[in-house]
Amino acid sequence: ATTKTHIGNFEFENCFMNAAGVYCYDRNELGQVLNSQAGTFVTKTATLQSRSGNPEPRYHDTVLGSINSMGLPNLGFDYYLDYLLELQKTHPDRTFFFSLVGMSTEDTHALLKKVQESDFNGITELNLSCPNVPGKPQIAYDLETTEKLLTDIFSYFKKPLGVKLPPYFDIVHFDQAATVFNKFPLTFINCVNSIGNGLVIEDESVVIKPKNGFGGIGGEYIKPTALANVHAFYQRLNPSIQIIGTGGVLTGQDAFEHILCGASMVQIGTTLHKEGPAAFERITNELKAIMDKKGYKTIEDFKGKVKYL
Ligand SMILES: C=Cc1c(C(=O)O)[nH]c(=O)[nH]c1=O
Repeated sequence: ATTKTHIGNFEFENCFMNAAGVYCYDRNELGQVLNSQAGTFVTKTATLQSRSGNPEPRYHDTVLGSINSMGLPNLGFDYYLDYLLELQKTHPDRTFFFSLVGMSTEDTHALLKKVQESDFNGITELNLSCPNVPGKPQIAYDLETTEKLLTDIFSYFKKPLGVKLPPYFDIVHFDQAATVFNKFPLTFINCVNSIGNGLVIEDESVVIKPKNGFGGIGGEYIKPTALANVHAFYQRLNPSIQIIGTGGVLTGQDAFEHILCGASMVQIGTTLHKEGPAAFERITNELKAIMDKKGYKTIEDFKGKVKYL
């Protein structure tokens, strides 16, 4: 079996990559994913200026997953663009993802105009779902603002673009959100970002410092929500808009389920943070073993084919 995939017009040798925020802060971390079994990588979400982020401790692993309120720490747009342009010369046969978002609508347009005018020839992931910047709501929970933003963006942005979405929890919201996304030539949507503003307590205390301990939840806790979002949008979106599945992937079986729900690429966050880039080889081998046992040669053989009762 092969776990290769495509997103838009780009081919990837493997359908696994990191989730933005994990193993992607600098050249060292990105280089480790580049040289792993992952098919590609996405950068830490970049803002116009570098950011130190929220006070520490701001990330905490638990038995079933993780909680984080990083606060968008990153080295700034130019750092990641320089690295991506360098890789276009040293690895011309590979395609990478550039995650970004502005701290304001104006900044978002400034960032995307810089991408449009640059030599970057990969895929841009616009983060519409950061839950951890105090005072900033998750953009994609405001569908009117999201539609206006995407309308303005597509008036000038002509390179491949996808959006990173928060989880939705209401069927009517799946309907409303899909109606908005179907209006635009999106290359993909990525479901899901962490489940915003959970709270983890150990003994008598919260476990992270920012926001009185409130933070985005990842890991085993969120797989049912992630699978539901992947499949809900798979059922509703124009087939030209592909889906990246993120959330709760610990094993090949978890990845198999994301693809059954309609994912064309699978991102790994909490598991990658806990296990390191070796997780890509383990999970890829586990998925291949499942496919071999079931007689599936490529992921297209079972993508979106989850059975109903
Ligand atoms: C980019 C900010 C995000 C962050 C963060 O930097 O706090 N954490 C997440 O779980 N998801 C995000 O989208």
